[in-house]
Amino acid sequence: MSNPFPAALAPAPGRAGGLRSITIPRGRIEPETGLLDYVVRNDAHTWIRRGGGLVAFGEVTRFTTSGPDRFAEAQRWWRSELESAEVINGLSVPGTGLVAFGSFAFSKTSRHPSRLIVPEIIIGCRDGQSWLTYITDDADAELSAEAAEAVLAAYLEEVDPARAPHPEDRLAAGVLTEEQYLEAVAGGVRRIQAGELSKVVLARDVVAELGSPVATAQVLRELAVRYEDCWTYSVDGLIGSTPEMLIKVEDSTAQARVLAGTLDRAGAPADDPGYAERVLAGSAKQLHEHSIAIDSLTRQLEPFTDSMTSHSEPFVLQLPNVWHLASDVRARLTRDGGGEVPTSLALVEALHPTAAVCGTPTTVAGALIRELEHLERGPYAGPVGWIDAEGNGEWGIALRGAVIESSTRVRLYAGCGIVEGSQPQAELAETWSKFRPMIEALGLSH
Ligand SMILES: C=C(O[C@H]1C=CC=C(C(=O)O)[C@@H]1O)C(=O)O
Repeated sequence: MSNPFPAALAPAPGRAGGLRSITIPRGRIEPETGLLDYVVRNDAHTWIRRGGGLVAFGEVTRFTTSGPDRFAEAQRWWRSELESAEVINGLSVPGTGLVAFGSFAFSKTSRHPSRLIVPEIIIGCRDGQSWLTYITDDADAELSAEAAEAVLAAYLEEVDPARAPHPEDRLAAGVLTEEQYLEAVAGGVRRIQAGELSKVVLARDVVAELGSPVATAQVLRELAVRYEDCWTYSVDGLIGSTPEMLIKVEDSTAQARVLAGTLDRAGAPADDPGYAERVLAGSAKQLHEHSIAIDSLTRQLEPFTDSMTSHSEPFVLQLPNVWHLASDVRARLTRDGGGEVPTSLALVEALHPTAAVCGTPTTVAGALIRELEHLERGPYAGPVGWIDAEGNGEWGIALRGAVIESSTRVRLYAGCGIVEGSQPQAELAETWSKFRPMIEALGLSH
């Protein structure tokens, strides 16, 4: 694919030289451990699934922004960085060459900074084949395999220790108490019954107060091993393992995984193989909740595509903590007059927020979330992922995750889709099932 960012823009302010990068192939990585051997520093940026993906260290430059134009502004910045970049990359694989990791606030009214970060070194792996990308803005730096390996070796010299549970570790209430969350859900159901909207997603937080500093790398390794069907992310203090792919772009193909409809696996009968299928896929309430989410995604994606396929019925996705109703969507992206397809970030802008994390209609649901939730979602339920110079990228929805607020304070988030038939107690219980991956990876219990 040629450069999808053709417009010439001025170099990014405050930077003397442009970005320079070299990508070198590095042979096979063991599928069992994959990239996890590199997740040894708490400051790693990660995007990992089934041993493949990207692990990165350091930071060459970043862009921060907020507000309704945060996606467009981030795209403009990325484009301007690419305009002045020098890139040595013999591999035509998505995720090679220049890459920025990103995390965006859920809300256009949030003051939480959305960000794109260009790391200094990236180890990438796809189908067992790995590569190394070294990025610098030093005009005099040597771009060679030796230089890249030396930079990586320097990062790997300093690894962060694992952590044992501490007697003072505890889970504290977040902004809303459980009782207040029950009231919020009941309020949401009433508004749906009154005909104002058909679905709203209401979230809450809990806070992990730790007796010793959080071991982020250890948490990420545990999430990645346990939740191998999810995408384990870490971007600037936002960590988690999401089962939901907002949009993945590879050349002219886009893919999404839409989830809505949840069944807790804790307490499910072990000797009943048809249980999830019957209780989840057989529930009119869950199917209704799911159909709203899949409709919103396909409606927003459709204008960018020549063709689109998805399952006619959702399938049951089994994760260690829950079952979900899931639909995979695959689309061929439409080329514009110049032969370019939209970048992954352009699609993120068009798709976010989906009904899986906001509701339907979007504006009514967004206003009701602000009214009932009393929570600054920050990056929770916002897009998290990466983009490369071709516009390829993977952007998950930042679910089943947490924000590291300090070395001993981690805020966890979870939400539930509320529809007409929702029961507040059941939704509260569902939030606990969604907190569980992070609670366990942090070494806590509930
Ligand atoms: C909002 C969350 O999950 C969404 C994604 C999958 C299933 C959902 C549900 O069944 O309610 C939610 O829509 C969350 O994990 O915080």
